[in-house]
Amino acid sequence: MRIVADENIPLAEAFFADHGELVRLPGREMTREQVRDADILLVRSVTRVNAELLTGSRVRFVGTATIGRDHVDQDWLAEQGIGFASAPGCNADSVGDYVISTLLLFGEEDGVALTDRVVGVVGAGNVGGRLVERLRALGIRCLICDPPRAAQESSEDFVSLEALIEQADVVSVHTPLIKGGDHPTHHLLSGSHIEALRTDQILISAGRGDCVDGRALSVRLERDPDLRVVLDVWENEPDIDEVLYRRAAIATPHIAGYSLDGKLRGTEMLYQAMSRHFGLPVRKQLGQLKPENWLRRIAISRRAPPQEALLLCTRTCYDVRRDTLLFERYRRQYGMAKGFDLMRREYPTRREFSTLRVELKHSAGAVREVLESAGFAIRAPRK
Ligand SMILES: NC(=O)C1=CN([C@@H]2O[C@H](COP(=O)(O)OP(=O)(O)OC[C@H]3O[C@@H](n4cnc5c(N)ncnc54)[C@H](O)[C@@H]3O)[C@@H](O)[C@H]2O)C=CC1
Ligand SMILES: O=C(O)C(=O)[C@H](O)COP(=O)(O)O
Repeated sequence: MRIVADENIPLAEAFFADHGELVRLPGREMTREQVRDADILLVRSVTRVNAELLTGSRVRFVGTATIGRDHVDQDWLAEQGIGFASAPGCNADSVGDYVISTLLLFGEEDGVALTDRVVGVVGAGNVGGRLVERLRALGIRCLICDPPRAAQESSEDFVSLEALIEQADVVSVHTPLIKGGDHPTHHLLSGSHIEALRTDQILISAGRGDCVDGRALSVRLERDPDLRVVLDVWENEPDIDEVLYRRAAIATPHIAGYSLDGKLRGTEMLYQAMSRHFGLPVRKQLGQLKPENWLRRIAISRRAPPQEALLLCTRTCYDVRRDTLLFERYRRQYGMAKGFDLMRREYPTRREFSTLRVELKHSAGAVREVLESAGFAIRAPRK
């Protein structure tokens, strides 16, 4: 078989090369000619997979190593009898790490404890739902806006988007891009929602850029530069609006989910789905192939105040400021569109919180509770 894979899918050779010739290509420029002779196509979010790309090709299976599927015309694939798989949840916790790092950063800047801010999560699926679990475990009050879930679960846990904006201190958007149906998300955060934000609120957007009206946001920020927005996803990536970029408090090039762990999980999920599709045995497992952790463990004293311990472990694993500074360096050196994609391609190795083993000399206590809630792995003596 011939397998065409995006160059940013790690370990694709290790998982797939046994099944045929593997060709690596830059995803954003993949052409019809390049994929015509492929049997399997493995992409990321930057490749539009549709009739235009695949008509007349040999492709029988398409996999996207991402959670998002808005770049794939799934109806067309189904009509053509082409198998399809995505990687649900693969990097959900990495996005959570990004948000927690951001909350800690603003907490430190403002001298506000994490638990003193109410966090509103818009879209509570794998990413938002898991984030809410971690934040609640940390003692943070969370509000959830997720109308599709609210319709099914008849729980009082859900609020409207308007109520969430009114009551939350942080509005964190994690919806997929959905253009039709009962709950479309294109410009879900519309001009009027953006106007309703208070200056002391924080807006985080890490779902898809088109879920937030970028033009309205830029206009609001011009008038109200103290409003803090954290943008990981943008309209028109990679050639994003430079004015909005400058007005954002934190700007990153769609890397919230870019931990090595999240990416590798995505590759493994595609390998499993491809094996199922072609009736092949699943011989490989990520555990056998995963690269070593550079930073394996950290020891925390029992006297460390829990919030200090949390800050220390979070910074050790991931600091969102690094990515905002790095993005600015890439932008200056290469220009916006090229810098955006180059930083993603050369992204430094980042590991999920769960890979850092925190050694405690005591089995219980507030430090343990806080670190476990945030998602770190704890090693402590048995009680
Ligand atoms: N910035 C990044 O690096 C990453 C971004 N993503 C994006 O995050 C999105 C969400 O990921 P998951 O949570 O894993 O997806 P999911 O499919 O598990 O959950 C999506 C949730 O959004 C809800 N939803 C749908 N329409 C809504 C609406 N109109 N208002 C509020 N909620 C609505 C759904 O009911 C569902 O609970 C992905 O589709 C992807 O676009 C995912 C991973 C990394
Ligand atoms: O999983 C998703 O959905 C994402 O947004 C990815 O983390 C983004 O990665 P790329 O596919 O854009 O490399």
